[in-house]
Amino acid sequence: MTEATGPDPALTLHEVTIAYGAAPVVSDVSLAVGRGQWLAIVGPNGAGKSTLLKAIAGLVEYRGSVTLDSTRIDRLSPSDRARRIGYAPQNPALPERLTVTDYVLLGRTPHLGFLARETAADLSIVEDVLDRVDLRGLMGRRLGTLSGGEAQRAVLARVLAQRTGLLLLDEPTTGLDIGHAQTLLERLDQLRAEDNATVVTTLHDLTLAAQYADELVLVDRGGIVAAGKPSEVLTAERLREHYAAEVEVLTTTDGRPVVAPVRPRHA
Ligand SMILES: Nc1ncnc2c1ncn2[C@@H]1O[C@H](COP(=O)(O)OP(=O)(O)OP(=O)(O)O)[C@@H](O)[C@H]1O
Repeated sequence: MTEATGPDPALTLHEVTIAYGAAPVVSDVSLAVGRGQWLAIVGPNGAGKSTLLKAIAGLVEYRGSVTLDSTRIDRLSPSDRARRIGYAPQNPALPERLTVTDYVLLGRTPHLGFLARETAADLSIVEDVLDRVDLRGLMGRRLGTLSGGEAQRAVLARVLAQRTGLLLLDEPTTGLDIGHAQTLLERLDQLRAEDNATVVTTLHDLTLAAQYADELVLVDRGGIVAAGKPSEVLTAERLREHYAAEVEVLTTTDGRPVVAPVRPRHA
């Protein structure tokens, strides 16, 4: 079990087990994330990372408990859950004919009042997040005409517009070039700090994960095999064992690990 880094765990998973069929794909996972902290779930393909995020989002059934600010999430009404938890799936199906603005406005739906009409304040939040993800210039475009990276940023914008205290982002940088990936994570980090939001992402790019996350959990075959500070979790030996990858783990001047793949030596 990873200990919460802050004094106040916002999110706690206790012995969470998830099965789609007979065999569990996630077994007995326990972890805690402090309020305002950033946790990255890493691990090889099929390890159970997305499944874990879906359980926290309340989208798949599980055994065990998931608690947000002392409330079990399975006791939250769907509207309360949407006001408190933002979730961006890895490959969401997008309504092609919707404009970027109308799509991002959907993020405000859980906050709309009785008449369900968005206000100037909602529109202002949407414009702010579109600026943050660098999509202001495309606000009138239909989703079906966006590039893969632009669509990915629109998905993130919708979740950010929800302004929830917990953000669950499944591979938010997939399909983004290195500059857009970095900008997006920077802006996410700014929002996290401004709102004191708790962030849980899955991330395949271990170097980026190490630069932004306070803590990493490494998941393999449905269980946590290592947890802690990025420099503690990311060792060449562990990555060989769990990813079957040959890497060198270097260190930046500020002490964060950089995972560099190297070609295996053949005898
Ligand atoms: N709806 C489903 N029905 C049956 N099996 C599923 C379903 N969704 C996922 N699985 C299986 O559960 C396991 C974990 O999948 P999951 O998507 O959580 O992995 P992941 O760690 O996110 O992988 P990746 O890095 O490839 O995205 C995999 O073996 C996958 O095939």
